[in-house]
Amino acid sequence: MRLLAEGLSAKRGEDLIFRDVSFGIDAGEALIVKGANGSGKSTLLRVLAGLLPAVSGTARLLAAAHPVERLGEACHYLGHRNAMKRELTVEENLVFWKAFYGDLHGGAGIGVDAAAAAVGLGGILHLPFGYLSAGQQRRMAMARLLVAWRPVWILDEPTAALDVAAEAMFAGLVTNHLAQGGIAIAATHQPLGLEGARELWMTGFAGAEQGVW
Ligand SMILES: Nc1ncnc2c1ncn2[C@@H]1O[C@H](COP(=O)(O)OP(=O)(O)OP(=O)(O)O)[C@@H](O)[C@H]1O
Repeated sequence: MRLLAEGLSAKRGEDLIFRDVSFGIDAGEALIVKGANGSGKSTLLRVLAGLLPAVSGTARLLAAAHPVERLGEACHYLGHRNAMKRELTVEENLVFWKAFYGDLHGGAGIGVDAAAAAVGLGGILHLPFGYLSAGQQRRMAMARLLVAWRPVWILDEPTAALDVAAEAMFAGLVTNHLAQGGIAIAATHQPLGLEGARELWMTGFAGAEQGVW
C-alpha cells in the first residue's frame, strides 16, 4: 500500500495556501508535517482526509489490499476538536463511533473497553465526556481511532494538552498502527517520539519543501 500525493494545491476562501505539494508514503511509515503557524499544515491534512477539495492535484491510495474510491474513506481524522458529545458518556460516544465507522476491509477495530484501556482510561467509561479533563478528553479522542480499522491516520496536533506519559502512550499507539501496515500523517510542533518518521516542511504559498526526499 502506498499513499501518493501529487501536485496538491489548496485554497482557503480566495487565498491560495500552498501549491504543488507531492509526497509518497508506504505502509508502515509516518510522515510528520511541519511548518510555521498558518503555513497550511491543517489545510493539507483536511484535503487528504477529503474534508476540503484540492484546487489541483490528487491524493490516492495505491496497491491497497482493498481499494477505496476516495482516500478519505480509508482515513481516520483526528482534528483539533475531539468529535465527542459532552452530554453522552464516554462509552456511549465510543459505541456510537464504532457502529458509525464499521471496519474497512483488511483490519478490525478493538472493543470499546479495550480501546479505553489502551489509552489508559479504562475506569471512567461511565462518565459524561464533558466531565473529563482536557488531557483525558484528548486520550479518549485517540481511543476513537482504535475502535474501527482505517489504514491511514491523519492527526492534527494530536498531543496538544497531553502530559508526558500520554505522549509516550500515543507514540506507542501510532507505532503499533504502523506495525500493522498502517500509515500515519501528523501535523505537530512537538516531537511525537516516532522513530524514523519522515518530514514534510510546509512553507506556505511558496510551496512545500521536501525535507527528506
Ligand atoms: N476559512 C478560511 N478562509 C480564509 N483563510 C483561511 C480560512 N481558514 C484558514 N485560513 C488561513 O489559511 C492559512 C493556513 O491555515 P492552517 O490552519 O492550514 O495553518 P497551520 O499550518 O495548520 O497553522 P497552525 O500551526 O497555527 O495550526 C492561515 O493563514 C489561515 O489564516
